[in-house]
Amino acid sequence: MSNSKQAVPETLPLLRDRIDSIDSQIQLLINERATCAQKVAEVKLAEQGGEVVVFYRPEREAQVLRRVMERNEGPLGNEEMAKIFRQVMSSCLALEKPMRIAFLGPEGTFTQQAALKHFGKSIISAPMAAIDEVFREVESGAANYGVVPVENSTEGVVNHTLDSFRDSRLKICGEVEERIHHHLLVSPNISSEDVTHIYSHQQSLAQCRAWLDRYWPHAERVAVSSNAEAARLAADAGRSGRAIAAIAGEVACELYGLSKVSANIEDRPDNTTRFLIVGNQDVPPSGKDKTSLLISAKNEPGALYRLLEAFERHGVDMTRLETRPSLMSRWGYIFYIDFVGHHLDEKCCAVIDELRERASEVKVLGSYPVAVL
Ligand SMILES: O=C(O)C(=O)C[C@]1(C(=O)O)C=C[C@@H](O)C=C1
Repeated sequence: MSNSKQAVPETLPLLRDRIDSIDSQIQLLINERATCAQKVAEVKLAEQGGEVVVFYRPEREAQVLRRVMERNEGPLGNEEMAKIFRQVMSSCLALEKPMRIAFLGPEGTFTQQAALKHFGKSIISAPMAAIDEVFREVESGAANYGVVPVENSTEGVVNHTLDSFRDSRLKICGEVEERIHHHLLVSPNISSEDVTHIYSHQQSLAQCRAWLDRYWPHAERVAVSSNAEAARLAADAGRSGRAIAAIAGEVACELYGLSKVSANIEDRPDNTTRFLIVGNQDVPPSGKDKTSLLISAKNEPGALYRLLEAFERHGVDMTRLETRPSLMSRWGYIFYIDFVGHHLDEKCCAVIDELRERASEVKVLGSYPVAVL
């Protein structure tokens, strides 16, 4: 019996031919998209009307990425697919205008990792030595945006970042969350069995304490200024044949050409840091936003209660409340409040108006899209 319609066997050469053909179509489409982005830049320039042209649009990027995830049917996962589009948009934005991004350095820190996650890889990196330098770099216009850590799920709030908002006119334009994974790294020419010293930032050594006690009880732990510095020292040591390991993240591993001895060695696998993107623009609503406020409260009984009551009455969901000394008066306080919604949303507007009547100062630090990736 003859079969009139024979299935074409899925051989390796045939499958690769099909991949080649799909790749050339994807490439054409990506360039078509890039040409569109170039035209968008021309329109933005033509419409500037004497204002500084804003090429980076966080609300639009969040909408694009959310849509990618919503329509994704697999087999690639939603996050994986969004990461690909994240990079495509990063390349398109760089074509419109290369973005210089200041972040808490040195090269290879988790803050740099967060910057790359948020903006993609097509950025000009500007590592800064301290959080206030990141703010200054953006305020002076030397960098377009800045990235700073604001809170960690195990270590709590980053006071330096909150305090920097007191005297800054910068706005929060975005947030990014990063699961902090630590790896044990050595230079590729070093055998892990020879390791005698393990370098890292004090906090990272603490976050991996139980793992180190269990697997490396005899190695000496050495605290250095940052994880990235630990990775640099391990790479340096490797060149002269000394067996020093570092605990650091993925970016530092790649940057210093180290090999992973063990991955994800943190004691708490949910260890997460939240970072903020600071810039000079007010971000329009994206449909799923958060707002951060700085409030100086009058020093009188029930002051905090009256502030919080407004959120409850208008049904606005507060997600964070931090208190810092105001420095203006002894025992005066500044409250940092995050809530769900955009400051232009009706009920958020109503809350902010009431807060203004009840507090001595209310500063909207920014409304920005809820982190997508
Ligand atoms: O829509 C825009 O305003 C664009 O510039 C295009 C685009 C994109 O590639 O999709 C690029 C950069 C912006 O940050 C947002 C989106």
